[in-house]
Amino acid sequence: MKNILQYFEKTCEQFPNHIAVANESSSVTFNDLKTRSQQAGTMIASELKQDSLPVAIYIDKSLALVEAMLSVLYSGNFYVVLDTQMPVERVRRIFETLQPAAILTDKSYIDKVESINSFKNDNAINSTSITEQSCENSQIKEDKLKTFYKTFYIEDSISTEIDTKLLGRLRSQMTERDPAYILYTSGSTGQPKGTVISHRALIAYGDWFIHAFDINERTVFGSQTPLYFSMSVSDLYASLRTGATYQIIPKKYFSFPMQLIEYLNTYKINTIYWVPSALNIVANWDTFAYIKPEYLKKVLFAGEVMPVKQLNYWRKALPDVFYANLFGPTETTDICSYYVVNRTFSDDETLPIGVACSNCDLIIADENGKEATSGELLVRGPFLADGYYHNPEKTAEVFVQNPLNDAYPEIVYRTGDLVYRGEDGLLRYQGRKDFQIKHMGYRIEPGEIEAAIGALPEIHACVCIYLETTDEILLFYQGKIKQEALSAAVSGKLPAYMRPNKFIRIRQMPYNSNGKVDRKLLKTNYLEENQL
Ligand SMILES: Nc1ncnc2c1ncn2[C@@H]1O[C@H](COP(=O)(O)OP(=O)(O)OP(=O)(O)O)[C@@H](O)[C@H]1O
Repeated sequence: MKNILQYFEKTCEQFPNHIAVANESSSVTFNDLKTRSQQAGTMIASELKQDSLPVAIYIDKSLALVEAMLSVLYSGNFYVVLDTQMPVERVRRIFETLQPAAILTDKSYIDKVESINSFKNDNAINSTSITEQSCENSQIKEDKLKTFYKTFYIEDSISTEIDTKLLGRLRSQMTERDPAYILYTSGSTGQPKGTVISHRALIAYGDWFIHAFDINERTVFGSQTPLYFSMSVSDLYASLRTGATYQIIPKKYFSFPMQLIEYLNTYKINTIYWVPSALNIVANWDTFAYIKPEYLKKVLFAGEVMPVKQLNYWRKALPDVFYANLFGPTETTDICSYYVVNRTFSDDETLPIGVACSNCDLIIADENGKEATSGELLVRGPFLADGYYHNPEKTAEVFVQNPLNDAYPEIVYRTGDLVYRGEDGLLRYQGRKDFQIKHMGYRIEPGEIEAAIGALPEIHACVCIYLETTDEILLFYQGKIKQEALSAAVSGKLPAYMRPNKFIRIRQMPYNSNGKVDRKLLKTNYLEENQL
């Protein structure tokens, strides 16, 4: 099969009445999801003159968002899900390179879409920008918007008749190399970059994920990650391909762990794939002393380091559950290596990131591009992205010829992540190349400092940040220990050159929109507060 819709339709044939996607208030069966997506797909395709173009989706995580994503694929185009909370300025920067053929949204975002649209015509229309006009009537607003980025409202498709002939023709033109979607990552430099994922990559990746974790029609996912984050691809598409249910967990529950576990029980959730920060909240509140998830069988996590202390809490409370640490960047669709936790680790050990996913080759290269047991991780295989959209320079920097093979052309992705292969053959993550610290003449990985300090019983979470300007190591931490006591405790655990220069106690770690600890924000806030 050459496109992801074929897999989805096969599921619809097998499990037409199974719940495909659900949230607290509603649910949709596979059959209805297909019908609705085809209706919206017809609406889009009959108005766009050309296909295989990017369509930006501006809808909150919901049943309608899944329907919108599929509808763009049905229309022969590829989608870009945007964070609706993203500042308009950032959307502007994304649209500069994306040049979407249309925006697909819902009517609650008419005003926001209007302000996004206003900048498109900043130069073209000088005096009559639509934001300056008073549009009392939303119908007038909608009509005016059509003169800017073409704007579709998902609700409008409800009465659309499916044009089977049109959709069939678009499907027959699709190839597996066509993009399915573009995913914008934050970009460590702050400049968003749009990772292009083809149908082929999405299919190859899903083949591995579904098989590795035995996902089937009895699986009920409790989904945490936003749909503009690469991790969401795993549980969403695994559901759409197998007949599993994709149960959306409202974001608010991740601040109330007891209610979160209650939610898992109410919807009989048996599989979760979350960022470690979300699992840590449950552990740090000692939630399992009060309530336990009754149906949970699989706990998968990725996106950042999972501290072993918190993992041990989960394993002790729920010893029969299957745990796996998944590792990878957006550029490999989601994951390129994984480790099934099959033994006990002590609190100050680091969890391996394991072995390569099937179909995928992992190479470790040293600074001279020679194969090594420790160095930068390079990835090769069919899950690789097709580079960054309209950004050939950035693409050429990291999608490079395999340095270990100059015999024939072969692209590898340079992850920028540092790893080493232990004697047990398993990979271990050492941190990002760009986070590495050079301090007092030593090369230090902040992750090592975090692992040592995070293992102390009083620490709930900690993040180590380096300030180049003052050559200082800062340790932000959340926990029941005063700075002086922590500083004394650390002296016995770390050599002098690795000891943080400052300990900064905070009430709550900040999280980014994906739910990971927000390191960038910690650093910028500190610099601002201290006027550095
Ligand atoms: N299991 C894991 N353990 C440790 N780190 C992980 C794990 N999984 C992912 N990571 C880290 O997350 C990175 C991938 O993150 P992602 O592709 O979501 O982009 P980001 O880092 O959030 O944003 P950006 O690349 O734009 O700065 C990996 O390169 C790695 O550094």
